[in-house]
Amino acid sequence: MEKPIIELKQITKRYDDGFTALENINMTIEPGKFYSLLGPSGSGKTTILRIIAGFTDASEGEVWFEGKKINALPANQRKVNTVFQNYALFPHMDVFDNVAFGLTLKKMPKKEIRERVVNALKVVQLPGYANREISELSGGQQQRVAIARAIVNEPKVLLLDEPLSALDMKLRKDMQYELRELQQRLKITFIFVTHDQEEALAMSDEIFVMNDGKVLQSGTPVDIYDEPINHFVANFIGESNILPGKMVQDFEVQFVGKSFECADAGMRPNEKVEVVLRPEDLDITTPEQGKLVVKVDTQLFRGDHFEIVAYDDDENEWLIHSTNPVKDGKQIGLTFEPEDIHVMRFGEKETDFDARLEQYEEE
Ligand SMILES: Nc1ncnc2c1ncn2[C@@H]1O[C@H](COP(=O)(O)OP(=O)(O)OP(=O)(O)O)[C@@H](O)[C@H]1O
Repeated sequence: MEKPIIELKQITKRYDDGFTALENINMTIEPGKFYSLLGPSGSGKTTILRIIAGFTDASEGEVWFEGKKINALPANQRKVNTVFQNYALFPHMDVFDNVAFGLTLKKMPKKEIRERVVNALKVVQLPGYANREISELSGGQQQRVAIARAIVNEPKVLLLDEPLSALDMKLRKDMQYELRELQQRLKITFIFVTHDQEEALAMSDEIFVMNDGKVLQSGTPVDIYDEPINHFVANFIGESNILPGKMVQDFEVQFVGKSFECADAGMRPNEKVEVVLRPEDLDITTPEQGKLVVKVDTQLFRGDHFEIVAYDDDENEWLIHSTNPVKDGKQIGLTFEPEDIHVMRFGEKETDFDARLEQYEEE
């Protein structure tokens, strides 16, 4: 592991009205990586950015930057810059003055300011826009000006608070590529706040999934998608079939009244669990060949696949993705591989989960 650039150690934030917005947050941020804070509205994502930027103090805990504790360091002396959701551009200034603003405040020589601004506008692919008024720019262009204004200061860390939320779907997708590409080119650490799971999965090296002021799980997009730690993460990070079950013994789990081979081990015999099966991991076959039999209720065409809703005999709802349509009302069989079954403990904490994985890997 690289030396961390930022560490949050046991951060708790209580606002003046007594509301606890963050509880015991630990985060390790390595240089040059793209991190996302993913969670529903109110989960505390913005509060974390504000604490890192120095706009808000933590009630408890420590903020470290490059091996030094910086709780007391004022915002303007931290080597981080923030891009806000509404861009916070100055409408009465042109693009050049907006991007130059921070450098002008620092009283940098004019020539150097000009060089840096021109370069930053090149980086965000807006060369030649220096003299445009902000009101003459599209949403995506304004977004890029906001990013240029942040990177012109050459920060080591860029904090981005839902910077794409005001854009329409097409532009948003384009900007996702651009931002990711920009981050890889500049090798700045990005901490990106979003409540959009697809966006977080597509862009990040690592994701922190948050709810109610806590980090529920952290890891690479693939880790989190494939091994969600609990019901909330499984649901939030993509569409899932989540069923109650029982771990019969190592590598054998029971749900919907049947036993299945699975890839999980290390739990108590007969321990109650929840089982996740992703819609795209379910294959359709004949009822005779299926591990399960369900009856198709409805389906929607989603462009590159059909989303099928079906029910088993116990009235459990099943979501299935298929490249081929099936007839409504038809009985179909479902198959899946042992490793497609993701077993979660009830109320599991990340540390327990890590311990279980380690134990499993040692075996
Ligand atoms: N100044 C404040 N005083 C009291 N409570 C606050 C204050 N600022 C934020 N909160 C509360 O703290 C919680 C976390 O807010 P925060 O803005 O960090 O969430 P978020 O995950 O970024 O949400 P969103 O996606 O809606 O921006 C919310 O319940 C919010 O109402």
